[in-house]
Formats: sequence, C-alpha cells, structure tokens
Amino acid sequence: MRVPTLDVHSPLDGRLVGRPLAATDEDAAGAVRTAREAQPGWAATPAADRGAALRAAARAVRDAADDLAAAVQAETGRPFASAREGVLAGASTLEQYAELGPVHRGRSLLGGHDATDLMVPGPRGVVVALTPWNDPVAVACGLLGAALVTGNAVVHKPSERCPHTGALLAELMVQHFPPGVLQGLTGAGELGAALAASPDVDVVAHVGGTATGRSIAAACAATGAKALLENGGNDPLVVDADVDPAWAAAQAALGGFTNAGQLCTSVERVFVHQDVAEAFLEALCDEARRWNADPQPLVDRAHRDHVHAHVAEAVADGARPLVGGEVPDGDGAFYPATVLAGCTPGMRVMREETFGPVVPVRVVPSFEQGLAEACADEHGLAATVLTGSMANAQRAWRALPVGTVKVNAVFGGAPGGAAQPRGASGTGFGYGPELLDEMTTVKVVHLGQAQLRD
Ligand SMILES: NC(=O)c1ccc[n+]([C@@H]2O[C@H](COP(=O)([O-])OP(=O)(O)OC[C@H]3O[C@@H](n4cnc5c(N)ncnc54)[C@H](O)[C@@H]3O)[C@@H](O)[C@H]2O)c1
Repeated sequence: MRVPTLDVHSPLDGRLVGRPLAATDEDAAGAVRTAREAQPGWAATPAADRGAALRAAARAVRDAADDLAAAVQAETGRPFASAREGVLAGASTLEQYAELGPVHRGRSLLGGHDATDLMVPGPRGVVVALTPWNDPVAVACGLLGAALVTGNAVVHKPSERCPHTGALLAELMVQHFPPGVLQGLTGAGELGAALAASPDVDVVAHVGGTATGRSIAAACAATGAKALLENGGNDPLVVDADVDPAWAAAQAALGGFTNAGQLCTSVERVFVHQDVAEAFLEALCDEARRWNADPQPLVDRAHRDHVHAHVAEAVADGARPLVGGEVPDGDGAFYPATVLAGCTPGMRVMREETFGPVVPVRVVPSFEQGLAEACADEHGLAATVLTGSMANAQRAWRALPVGTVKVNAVFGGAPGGAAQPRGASGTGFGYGPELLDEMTTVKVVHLGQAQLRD
C-alpha cells in the first residue's frame, strides 16, 4: 500500500520542510472523472474568455512570485533570485498562451462551389501533466497554459520533490477556471503512473527523466492516449582549436554548474581540441573553484548519491578529478563543482545524464572527431559548439541529432519556443506555439449548401 505522506527535507540543512498528504489511486481516478465532466463546458467557452482566465492566473502567479520562489528554494535548494526568475518565466509563458490561444489555427478555411470544407480545431480532451522539480513553476506553466487555453481540462501532478510548490501553484491558478477544469494532485511517481495509465485520458504530457518518459510511452501505447514527452538530455559541448580557451572554460562552467548542473540543457560532456586542452582545463579548474566558493545544494541526498556514483565510477575507470569529486561533510545535499579529466566515451558519466555540477572532459585530436563523438549518443535535447569557423559551425548544426544547436553560447535558443527533442530525449515540442498544435486536433467539416436555410 502506498505511503500516504511525502516527506520533504531541506537540501540546505536536512530539516523537515513538510509532510503533505499524497493522493491515492482513487483520488486520481476521481480527478480524471471530474476533468472529463468539466471539459465540454470549458471547450464551449469562447476562446477569448479562456485566454482571459489564463491571464488572470498569470497575474496571480506573478503577484505571488516571492512566495512561490521561497517554496522552490525550501524544497529544491535553488537560490531565491533564480527561483524567482523561473516563476516569472512561468507567468510570462501563461501570458504568451493567453494571447496565442484565441488566434490559434484561425486560418483553416478551404473553399468550394456548392460546399465548404471547414477545418475546425478543438481540444483533445483530458490532459494529464506530470512535471519535474528542477524548474517546477516555469515547466508546469508551459504545459498547463497550452492545454487550458485550447479548451482541455487538466490534472496536474508536480514532482514529489516539491509538493508544496505544486500545491501553491494549484491554489493560485485553479480559482480562475470553472470547477474541475484544472486540478492539482500531489503524490509520488506511482500516482503519476496511475494517472498515465488511466483509460479515460487523452494526452499525457510529461517533462522529466528519460526512463520515466519511456514507461509513460508504454502506458500510452496501451490506452491510446497521446504521449507528449520532454525527457532528459546528455548535452555535449565541442570546443574547437581556434577559440580562446579561458572564454571556452567560462562557457563550460556556466553550462555545467548553473543550478548545480540540474538543468535539462546543462553541459553534460565536453570534447576539447587537443591544441587548447591544457589551457582550457586549467581555466576550467579556476572556474570550478570559484563556483565552489558559493555552493548550491543538489535537490536531495538520493540525487547526490546518483551524481557521486557517476563520478566514482569514472574515477575507478581512469578519469582524474582535478577539482571536486568528494562528498562533503554536513547535513545538506551539497556536492562540489567537479572537473573530470581523462574521460572516455564508454564511461557512464559520458553516456547518461548526471544532472549534477560535474564536467567530464575528453581531449580529441580534431573538431571532426569531437563532433562525431558528440553525435554518438541516444539523447537529442541540445548541444553547443564553440568555434571561430563558420564552416565548422555549419557542419555541427547539420550533423547534431538534437532539438537545439547553440553556437558560441551555452544558453539560449528559442526562449519559450519550439525546441523539438530527438531520440531518447522525447517527442514533445517545447513551450512555444507548436505546443498548441499538440494539445488540439483538427476536424474537417464538409458543409454541403443544399437544404441549408440560414
Ligand atoms: N526536456 C525538457 O524540457 C526538460 C525540462 C526539465 C527537466 N527535464 C528532465 O527532468 C529530469 C528531472 O526531473 P525529475 O527527476 O522530476 O523527473 P522524473 O521523471 O523523475 O519526474 C517527473 C514527473 O513524473 C512523475 N513520475 C515519476 N515516475 C513516474 C511514472 N512511472 N509514471 C508516471 N509519472 C511518473 C514524477 O512524480 C514527476 O511528477 C531530468 O532528466 C531533466 O533533464 C527535462
């Protein structure tokens, strides 16, 4: 039987933050039933009114940015200012969908002589949204905004690592929609699995780990629901021979250590040209020491164990930790910014998402070799190349099997836009206008004019 509470400990000092109740399978089934009943009325509501409701929800999120950021910080350890940025990004995404939703697919009219063919867009029905802890408000707002404005009813389950944040977000948003149109349930992965396996759900939208995404895809294959999956990444950074190694190291540190490496588009593995490798590694170690002067914890100790296992295995296989690599004493879930030299493609730290402040570095004899190794991976979220050569940049963006290629900047690319992951990284469509297509279907109505009187 499922444990009825979720214990959340602060990653800063281990103290108990709270013990909220977890919803049961019966609650999940009840929420899906309620959503099913509420959805037709919401779909029949004028799109402009749905947009207005979303705008009101966005305002509530924006006004409560401090409270939401404090909850994110308490539960996940993300620094307040950065957590607040995530909340405000979420509010902006809701506002973006409030504008885009009402004009979505307004162009779909086909002509004829004695008949008219209309392409009538409509919602898919009931959407289950399963979201992660690492940017909990921004990600949830993306899925919820696109689903709600197009007339779907939504059951949202936030991560069990930030149930208070999820509950607060639900409290702020639910009141702006008719009863049953948006519901929030807190619970662990089992609750997500129960929702994903429900036979009466039309879309399961999941942002989270690759293994979870795969099990959701299997559940959806059994029920016929559409699976929208934004899974994990294993983003490479390829450093060419002609860039300033100190600047490249600063980029690698920014990509690898921001939010303690817990971003889906964190730099997960580095391929550096041998001509600049020594200077690059030296500068990267300086950067890591600087990050370690102001440490940010990982989300919890279980995750720290996962990160350290990747590092320890790599070291056992011959990698050299130049900075970090040790679990520190203390009650929190801290792990130092870590630079690993001497990494090889077979190591788990290079093959799987570490999701921690660890930058494994492999020295390669040529840009082409680095690019080839960067491409040889099952994930396909994003990738960065640092180069002074437009020809190499072009070669890279053509070859890399990923949703976003970044040249000479580790962050950026389609903010709130359509980054379509590939391979094991999923089947979703970011948080841009294209997500509205995914949340809707189009019905063709062939309208013969004979007998029509008005
Ligand atoms: N591609 C993107 O846009 C993106 C964005 C942010 C995070 N991520 C990824 O998310 C991961 C970190 O988040 P996480 O640890 O919370 O992910 P996770 O997959 O463990 O959890 C995500 C959500 O799925 C639920 N869940 C867990 N097991 C489930 C199951 N068997 N069936 C249904 N639902 C289940 C969780 O309770 C949570 O609500 C990283 O891999 C990161 O790369 C991806």
